[in-house]
Amino acid sequence: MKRISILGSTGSIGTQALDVIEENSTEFSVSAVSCSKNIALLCRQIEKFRPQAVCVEREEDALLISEKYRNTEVFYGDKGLKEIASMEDCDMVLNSLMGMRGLEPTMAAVDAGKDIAFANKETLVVGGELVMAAVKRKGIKLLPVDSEHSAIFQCLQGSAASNVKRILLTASGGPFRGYSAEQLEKVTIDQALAHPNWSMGKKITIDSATMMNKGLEIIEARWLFDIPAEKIQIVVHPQSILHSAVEYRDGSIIGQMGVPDMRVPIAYALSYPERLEMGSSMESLDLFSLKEGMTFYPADRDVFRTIDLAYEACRLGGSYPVVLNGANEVLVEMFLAGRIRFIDIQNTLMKVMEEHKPEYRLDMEGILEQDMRIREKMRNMI
Ligand SMILES: NC(=O)C1=CN([C@@H]2O[C@H](COP(=O)(O)OP(=O)(O)OC[C@H]3O[C@@H](n4cnc5c(N)ncnc54)[C@H](OP(=O)(O)O)[C@@H]3O)[C@@H](O)[C@H]2O)C=CC1
Ligand SMILES: CC(=O)[C@@H](O)[C@H](O)COP(=O)(O)O
Ligand SMILES: [Mn+2]
Repeated sequence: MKRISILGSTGSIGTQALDVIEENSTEFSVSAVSCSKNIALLCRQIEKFRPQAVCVEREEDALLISEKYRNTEVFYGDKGLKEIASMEDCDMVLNSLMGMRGLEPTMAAVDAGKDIAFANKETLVVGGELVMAAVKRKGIKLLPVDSEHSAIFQCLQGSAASNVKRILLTASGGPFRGYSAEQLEKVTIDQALAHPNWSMGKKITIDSATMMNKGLEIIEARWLFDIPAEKIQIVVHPQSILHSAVEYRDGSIIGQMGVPDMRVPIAYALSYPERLEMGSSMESLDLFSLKEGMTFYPADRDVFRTIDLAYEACRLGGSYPVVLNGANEVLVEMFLAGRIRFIDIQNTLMKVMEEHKPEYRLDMEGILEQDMRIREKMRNMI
């Protein structure tokens, strides 16, 4: 039985992972669950899955949980996340945290020799070089959960990297596909949160609307598959049925398709190289029901400027991706709090990238320092 420790078990990915685990309870057990502030849901998860350890963000919540569940080890804060990422009674860590806060626990898991099912793209954006070097050194598996990266990983099975011509990274285009820059000036929070195909946490949903999600995914793919960003092409595919594809040097394109349901890539990462029986709860893709067919377009990079920013950050390296990500995390938070307009996200990101004085060869401390500085700058700027 594989023992899984889940960082961010109360979120969109975390809860869907627990659904997969519950359906396959002979294959998996839960070593640890964790959340930020959704204590009510965390308590229900503790009662159902009986983990050995839990982690919450605040000390006061940790005290409450310790009193309620006396046989459970309770941790809190960033240190606590590292504890449950490296605990002995665990074979695999699912990192479904939101944001670059996942970087340190990822490194803790790698250092402890744990395989990782990996959803937390911001971590690879800021620390891809560091994480992938450690993954290689320790010989652990870092298995992508992000739907496009799971698709690419599946398409690459059995092929040498030297055979790859390019990666076709699909994007739904988000709720504002086809909008002009003027139209983006007037969109509301509710409109931005209405993703056409996926139900996800708020931060990634806004990233999909600005297309920064695709930008982050370019950098994520660059590190996961050790491929230069120039060989990654964004393909807008509004139906989200083809989850991405790999073009080989002989002209073959191999893609991965399925209904847009995150339980599929989650299950693959948890069970790799096997496949789980998903049973009747998993809808089959009925190709005859695709009324609008499957369509493909280039991304509108004049309107969605985040895409070029991500290519540029990836090309320049050093602190650029850290700053792009940190600024974006703060800006999305501010947009969701009603403090800035939607268009201000990309406008501010362009300014931040232009003004940035880069540093190179960052270690963990350097990354955290750059992240802290940009967050401070953003808060002063707005
Ligand atoms: N949702 C999706 O379908 C997809 C998500 N991803 C990526 O997966 C990651 C998770 O996304 P998603 O599940 O949507 O996000 P959610 O916001 O739904 O969940 C985030 C999880 O992290 C916890 N968390 C947030 N902040 C902290 C903190 N400071 N300390 C400890 N725990 C914290 C949350 O706890 P609490 O509930 O208490 O706030 C929650 O459990 C992101 O990197 C996203 O880009 C990738 C592809 C698809
Ligand atoms: C489900 C998933 O992997 C998301 O990252 C999804 O891709 C978001 O949709 P967009 O393609 O609109 O960014
Ligand atoms: Mn994705």
